[in-house]
Amino acid sequence: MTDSSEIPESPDSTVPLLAARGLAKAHGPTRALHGASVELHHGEILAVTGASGSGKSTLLHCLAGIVRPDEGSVVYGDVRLDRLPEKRLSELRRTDFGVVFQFGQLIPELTAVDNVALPLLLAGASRGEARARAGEWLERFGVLGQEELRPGEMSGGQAQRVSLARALVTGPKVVFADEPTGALDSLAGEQVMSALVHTARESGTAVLLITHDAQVAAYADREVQLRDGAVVPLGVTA
Ligand SMILES: Nc1ncnc2c1ncn2[C@@H]1O[C@H](COP(=O)(O)OP(=O)(O)OP(=O)(O)O)[C@@H](O)[C@H]1O
Repeated sequence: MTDSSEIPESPDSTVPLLAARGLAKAHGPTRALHGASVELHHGEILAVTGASGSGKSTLLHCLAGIVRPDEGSVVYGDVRLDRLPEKRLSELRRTDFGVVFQFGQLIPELTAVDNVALPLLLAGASRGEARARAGEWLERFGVLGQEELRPGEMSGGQAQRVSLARALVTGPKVVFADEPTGALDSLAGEQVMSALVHTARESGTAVLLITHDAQVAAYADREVQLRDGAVVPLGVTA
C-alpha cells in the first residue's frame, strides 16, 4: 500500500497538526458553531467537552472533513480542508483519519475481522494481507477468539474495541472519537479508553475525543470546553 499522506513523519512540534479557526456552522436556523477555534497537535490526545447541544459533534465533523463549515478555516498540516475538492478530501480522510462513533457503526453482516480488514481492502491490500493485519489489530485490542463473530454477537465493549481496531488499522495520523464510551458501562468504557490511549501513544496518533464524561476526559493530555458553539476557557462558568 502507498501512503499518500502529505503530513511529514517528523513534524515540527510548534505547528499544529490540525487547526480550526473561527468556525461557524448552522443547521437550518440552529447555530451549532459560532466562532469556534481549536488546535490539535501531533500525537496529542485532546478532549472536547461541553453540554449537550454545545456543538461538539459538529466541530468534530468539520475537523474531520465530514462537514464543511459555513465560515472559518480548517487547516491540516498546510492543507485547507474546508476548501479541498470532495475527491481529495475523501482520499485524505481514508489515508490520514480514523473515526469512531458512540455506536461503532460496524457493518452488521461482516465478521469482526472482515470489518477491520475493510479499510485495508479499500486501500488496495489483498484479502489475505488485509485479514492477517486485521487479526493482529484485533489481538492488540484484546478481541481474541471473537474474530469470526458478527457485531450483533458481541458485547458493546467488544464491538467498540473492534471499531477502534478498524479506525487505527490503516495507521491514521488522527483518530476522531465521538463519545466512544457513551453506550458502555464504566468497566467496558475504561477498557475501551485504555486500549485507545495505549495504542494512540504507541503509534503517535493524535486523538480528538468528544465526551461529556469527566472520567473519560481525564485520559486526555488537554481538555477544551465548548459552550454555545464556541470554545471557552476551562473553569469559566458564567
Ligand atoms: N443535522 C442537524 N440538523 C439540525 N440540527 C442539528 C443537526 N446536527 C446538530 N444540530 C443542532 O446543532 C446543535 C449542536 O449539535 P451538536 O450535535 O454538534 O452538539 P453536541 O454538543 O455534540 O450535542 P450532544 O452532546 O447532545 O451530542 C444542537 O442544537 C443540535 O440540535
